[in-house]
Amino acid sequence: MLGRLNHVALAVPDLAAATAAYRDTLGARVSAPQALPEHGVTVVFVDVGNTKIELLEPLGAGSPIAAFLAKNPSGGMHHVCYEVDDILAARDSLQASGARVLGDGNPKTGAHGKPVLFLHPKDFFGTLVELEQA
Ligand SMILES: C[C@@H](C(=O)O)C(=O)SCCNC(=O)CCNC(=O)[C@H](O)C(C)(C)COP(=O)(O)OP(=O)(O)OC[C@H]1O[C@@H](n2cnc3c(N)ncnc32)[C@H](O)[C@@H]1OP(=O)(O)O
Ligand SMILES: [Co+2]
Repeated sequence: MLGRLNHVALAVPDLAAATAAYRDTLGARVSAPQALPEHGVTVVFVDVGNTKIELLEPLGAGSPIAAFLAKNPSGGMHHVCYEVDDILAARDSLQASGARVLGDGNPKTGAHGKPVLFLHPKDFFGTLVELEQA
């Protein structure tokens, strides 16, 4: 079921500062910021060649990363995103195994325009898992 690592996401309190640090201090190629109101975040992607780093800043009231940043005020690793060939088949098989799919169980369109789902961190050893249709 599990395919390639699509990205590792870091929640950050200040997206502009984090983007500048990756671009100017680390010398990485960074995307323009993209506001994703449906996900409650603004994202910047850092291209590191073999995968991507997704920088996440809260957007709007009730952002799903707000509580995480309250607990980790300087930021931290928020989730890993793996590709799957068939996201609905993956969801059904995971739910049958007892894993909790977050939200209403229906994929949303993610930052790359493809369907995504999230799995509860307590079911995967303390790491929030995102699945993205390949
Ligand atoms: C655009 C898209 C894309 O790439 O395409 C994205 O990535 S959007 C990225 C943003 N979207 C999402 O994250 C959507 C899915 N996430 C969610 O629904 C939420 O963030 C939850 C994962 C349910 C957590 O929500 P919230 O922090 O409000 O709940 P909570 O405080 O009750 O947390 C429940 C327990 O999980 C832990 N917990 C919370 N977030 C965690 C994380 N990211 N990694 C590891 N553990 C985490 C808390 O510390 C707590 O543990 P203790 O009980 O031990 O204290
Ligand atoms: Co993500």
